[in-house]
Amino acid sequence: NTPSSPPSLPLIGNLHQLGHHPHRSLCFLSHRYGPLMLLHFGSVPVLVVSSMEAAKEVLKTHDRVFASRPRSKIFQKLLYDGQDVAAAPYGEYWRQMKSVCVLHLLSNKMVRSFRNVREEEMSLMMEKIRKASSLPVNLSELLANLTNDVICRVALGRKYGCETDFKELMERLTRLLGVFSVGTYVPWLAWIDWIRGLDSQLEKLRNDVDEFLERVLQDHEDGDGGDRTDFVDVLLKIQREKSVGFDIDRVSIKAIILDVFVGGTDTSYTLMEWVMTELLRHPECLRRLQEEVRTICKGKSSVLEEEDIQDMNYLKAVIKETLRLHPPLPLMVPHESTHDVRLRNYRIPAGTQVMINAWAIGREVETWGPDAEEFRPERHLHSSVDFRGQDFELIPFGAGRRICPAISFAVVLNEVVLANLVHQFGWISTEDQAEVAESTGIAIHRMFPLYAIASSTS
Ligand code: HEM
Repeated sequence: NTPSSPPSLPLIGNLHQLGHHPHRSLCFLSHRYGPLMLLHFGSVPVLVVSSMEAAKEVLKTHDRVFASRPRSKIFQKLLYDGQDVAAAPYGEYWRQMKSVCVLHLLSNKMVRSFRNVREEEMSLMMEKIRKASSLPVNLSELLANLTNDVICRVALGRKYGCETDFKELMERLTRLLGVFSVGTYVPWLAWIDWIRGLDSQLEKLRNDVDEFLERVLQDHEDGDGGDRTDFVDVLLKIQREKSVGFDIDRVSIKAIILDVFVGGTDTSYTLMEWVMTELLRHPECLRRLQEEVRTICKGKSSVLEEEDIQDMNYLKAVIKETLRLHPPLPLMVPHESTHDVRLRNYRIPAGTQVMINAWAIGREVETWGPDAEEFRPERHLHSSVDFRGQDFELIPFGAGRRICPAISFAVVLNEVVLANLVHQFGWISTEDQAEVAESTGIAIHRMFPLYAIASSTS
């Protein structure tokens, strides 16, 4: 007994039904075939999960069975053969690396310790906006650069954003991680990847990334150590002092650092970009947020600090509502079952790939009501539903063992930047925001950058 499946074609299975925006196509198909659908991407069985109840069964009831990751040629090539955290198969190695992330890199104490980095970078961005006077600013670009600079300083100890080879490296990485590899799904057509140059591009990028990270590690090893505590320092110290009860080698260090860039940059800036898009589309929400921020800060004209934000309930509701409608990774990161399992009445064999459609779950009318498609932050003001993995109707960061380890890191950056953007400036949209096209790829941001005019409020 298997979940229902849309009709498929020989060889390619259901691949032709994914379109440019698989989260939308799969949501559409789930209305007809149900919240647990079985598709085939080439020869690979893929279970697609599209409701809160079904997600709870996968990520809570059977979390351990579904906690692995499928092997993907692109991820293996670019992420050190799965020696990172995000692409590592479920097992002891993954558990050790994730504990390093959770306890040593992304703990609340570490997140707090980078407060000056966030505030300095944010002030620089605010200055650029102020200098633009009343000319439209490319907010997408500013927010992407800000996120990149913060992550560079936190992970590597200094900014690399203005160096063209680093920028180009990151662009190639993001682009190739989103490319479809025929060989992963239809092994006997793997030669197509070779013919179209994908294999050689992956090989070249893998070497370039490794060379860059080697240089960064070497710089840290040659340095005086000082009182720097960026992620590379922390990882090298753990390696030197063998302080975590297992060995962590050089490749693992480079792989974890790469995860921070791959997992952290696009996702965080995408969220800020969607928040600003929704606020410009809904001036009444922008006004209400500005009122909240100004009331709580009582005429403070300087940069708002993180403790100013604690009681900003409407700001938190705006961020939640944006994560509900625009989860930056709408299909999260694929999972894979390691054992045969019974899910509802279906038998799901070991080795089934699982895609959880967080985008569809955030728009379920049964959970969110008839206005599920509308941006209405108020719905969160008197609700305890949160995005930290306990409430399966809102899972932009995933849930269970594979949950994102950087929720606090991402949220605090988003909160302080957004509070300051609306505190220091009034905003006017320069274009019609009614229909905003989405990009393609793994992280879904706007297809075209967001431009807006800022007017100083001081
Ligand atoms: C708004 C920002 C972010 C969003 C929406 C987000 C979302 C996610 C999601 C959906 C997953 C997959 C969960 C699953 O498979 O069940 C994930 C995993 C992960 N994220 Fe994030 N993320 C964000 C920011 C970050 C940042 C800033 C970092 C690093 C500093 C990061 C590092 C990771 C890592 C290492 C994993 C893999 C965890 C594992 O496989 O065990 N993320 N994230």
